[in-house]
Amino acid sequence: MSLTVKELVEVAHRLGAYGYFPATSGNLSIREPGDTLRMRVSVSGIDKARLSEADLLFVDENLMPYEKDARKPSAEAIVHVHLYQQSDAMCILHVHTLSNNLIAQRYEARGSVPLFGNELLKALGHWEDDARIEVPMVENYSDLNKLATAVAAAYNPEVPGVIVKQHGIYVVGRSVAETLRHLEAFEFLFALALKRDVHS
Ligand SMILES: CSC[C@@H](O)[C@@H](O)C(=O)COP(=O)(O)O
Ligand SMILES: [Zn+2]
Repeated sequence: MSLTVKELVEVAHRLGAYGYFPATSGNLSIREPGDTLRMRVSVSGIDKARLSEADLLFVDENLMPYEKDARKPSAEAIVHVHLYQQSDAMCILHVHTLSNNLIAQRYEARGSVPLFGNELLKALGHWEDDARIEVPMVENYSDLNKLATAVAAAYNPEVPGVIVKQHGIYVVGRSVAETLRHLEAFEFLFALALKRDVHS
């Protein structure tokens, strides 16, 4: 098993232990190095908390398998393709959590989620004093081509994630470790903001 594939499988188990993959939701991928867009993406419909290397299918940018496998890649693999085309990401993690759903609801009218006032903004690449970012949000289109286009259009290179309302978050990074760090920081900051709002 290559190092990155092993890392991605370990990350899936770790996120599963946090309860970030309820009801078989979520998906994960890594991009193969090189100019041609090829990725390893999770099989559709399985419990990602129990992901194995064999559950990461080889697909190209047209979602055609380039290694024979009868199983279907993630229904949302098209979102991964568009995000890879729009960014320098090498890994994408998608999770449905209570915090990312609740924070999307809280800031529905604003259209983005403000994050500020915490050290963990540094884990998202923001080391400036008084760092403040807006996490973009898009509608949860059932047409997955439309969803993929909206997620890629909303992506801001300064903010490594896009929230889908009533659904979850897509998080990008240039390595598996960086993407995990981004995801954990987002989820911490969402939980903090929700508690802060309740008590303020
Ligand atoms: C099982 S409900 C969640 C799905 O509709 C989808 O949003 C999801 O995240 C998982 O889809 P999948 O095809 O398994 O990658
Ligand atoms: Zn999803």
